[in-house]
Amino acid sequence: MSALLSTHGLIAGYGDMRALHGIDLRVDPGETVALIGANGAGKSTLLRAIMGLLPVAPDMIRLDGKPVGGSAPHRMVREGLAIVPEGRRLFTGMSVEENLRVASEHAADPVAEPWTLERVYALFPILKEKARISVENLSGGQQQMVSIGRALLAQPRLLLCDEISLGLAPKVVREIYAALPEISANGTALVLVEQDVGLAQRASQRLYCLLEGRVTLHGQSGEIARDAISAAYFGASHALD
Ligand SMILES: Nc1ncnc2c1ncn2[C@@H]1O[C@H](COP(=O)(O)OP(=O)(O)OP(=O)(O)O)[C@@H](O)[C@H]1O
Repeated sequence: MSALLSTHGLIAGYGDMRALHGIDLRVDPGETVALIGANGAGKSTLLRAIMGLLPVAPDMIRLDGKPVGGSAPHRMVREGLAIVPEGRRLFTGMSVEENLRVASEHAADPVAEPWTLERVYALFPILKEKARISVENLSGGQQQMVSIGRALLAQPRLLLCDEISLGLAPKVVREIYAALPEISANGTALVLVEQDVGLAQRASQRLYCLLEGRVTLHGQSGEIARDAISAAYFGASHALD
């Protein structure tokens, strides 16, 4: 199968500070890939670089085999990418429904069945009840649902999710993760940045581990042993016995 998205020796950073030192990653159409690694490993930077939020060379990122590195974020959205950013970044002072509608204006061509407000409400029924409420009055979990719904209304072929479980109660995390198979069933590929390694393994088909801006492990999520993950996550010298 040819990759939907691939990165090739991807280098990115902030000013003089290089955060990624040559990342090779592949995401196939419709698959779920988890991205794990300690704080500061470069996971968010990788998502930002893919999304066009950091300058990178064209050949370092390919979409459908075509070089797209460094394209403007709005162009990446048109090409079928969307991001659920760290910290959710909702528009405060606007209602749930207004936040959701924002994305529709710049949407890509739908992969399969288009996402509509009604479909997002079916996925997260609480959002329908809160449709007219200003987003700052929602719980963290509900805000995360709005952020995911907003990204879905951009009709992504590839949805990049940055720590969607962060700071949420286990019950809410389960509720949000339970929605992911339905998103995949629509043909959307997912990249999940996730701190909870067990959750990352269960929710994905393949997994990449980053350490200090490099890939230290990748493979089929169900086949990677825990000690291999520990070694890749912390560095071999810190591996668990
Ligand atoms: N806006 C920024 N300006 C300068 N340096 C940054 C910026 N954002 C991240 N960094 C640095 O880039 C490196 C990678 O950070 P990044 O946020 O990508 O890691 P991460 O794996 O997503 O970690 P976390 O789980 O803490 O979000 C770190 O050294 C971090 O300090």
